[in-house]
Amino acid sequence: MKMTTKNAIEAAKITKELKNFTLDVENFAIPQGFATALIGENGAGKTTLLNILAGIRLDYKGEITYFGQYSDKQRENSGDIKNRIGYTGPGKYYLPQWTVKDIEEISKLMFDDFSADDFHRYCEELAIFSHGSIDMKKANSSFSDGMKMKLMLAGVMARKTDLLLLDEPASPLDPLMRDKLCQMIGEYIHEGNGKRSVFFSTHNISDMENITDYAIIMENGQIVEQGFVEDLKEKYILIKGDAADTEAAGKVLYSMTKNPYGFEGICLAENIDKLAGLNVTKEIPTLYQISVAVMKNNTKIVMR
Ligand SMILES: Nc1ncnc2c1ncn2[C@@H]1O[C@H](COP(=O)(O)OP(=O)(O)OP(=O)(O)O)[C@@H](O)[C@H]1O
Repeated sequence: MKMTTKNAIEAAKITKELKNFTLDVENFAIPQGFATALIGENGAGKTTLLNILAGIRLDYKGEITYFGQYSDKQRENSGDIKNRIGYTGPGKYYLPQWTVKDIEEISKLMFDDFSADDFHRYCEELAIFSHGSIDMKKANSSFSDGMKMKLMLAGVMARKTDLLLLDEPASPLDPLMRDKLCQMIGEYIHEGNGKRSVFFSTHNISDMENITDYAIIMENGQIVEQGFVEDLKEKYILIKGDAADTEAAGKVLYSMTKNPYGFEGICLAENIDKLAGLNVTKEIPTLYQISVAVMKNNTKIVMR
């Protein structure tokens, strides 16, 4: 286990009742100085939780502490704390009619440390303008979904923050830009010298794995697994075996997928001895494989 004594966010007993859905999160923490991925199936509650943490949704019960000392109420009442937190999400954060120039001017007014130079640099880096020059009069509504996300990322990266809350940043991006996003998150954390943290939700687990330090997996409004990825990779072991051992292994494995040649599955490390005598190979799983196994074990959907 990595040693960390500080958390960017600590949350306790967060609940929110919605029509046909209840968010019910006991305790969790987002470690400071790391990139944390929020993973879970459609409707698990990732956006609801991120909106609560970002202060977009205020109608919930529970306690949230930011940077080890500030409550959510203090966050709402203090421009200084809000300035330290950046958010991007799928909602209409920038109004459609806002031009790039409007976004720059409004960001300058809203956030003390917004740098127009950095905004331009990130616009260039994220290839928002294909021919090298920035069209400041271009309206947000004329951008593609990927471009809108890149514009939001440029806006948030141009501020001096300590915590980024990013709801599905990779989803609308092409593979090249997902790679760029990972690089930007990695640099953001590295340049923060242990003080900056990123919390992002994603369905693109494989694309984001190389920058994910800590993972939180949600199902049906609850957190069902969390930990540093390196610890999860010791807790869960990838097992492959022949068809002849499928039935015996199936009684031990945490999750299993059959294929024409045999099976592949995840075994909890504490149960590995129970596979003794079977002809199986053991490998370190990817975060994607761990996440799918945990989601399969906790989903309410009937898997066939
Ligand atoms: N304003 C709302 N009113 C009623 N129900 C809502 C509202 N917003 C979200 N929900 C419900 O809450 C549940 C969780 O939604 P949420 O958007 O948090 O999930 P998610 O994990 O982000 O899903 P996805 O991966 O599909 O984006 C869903 O069942 C959704 O229908």
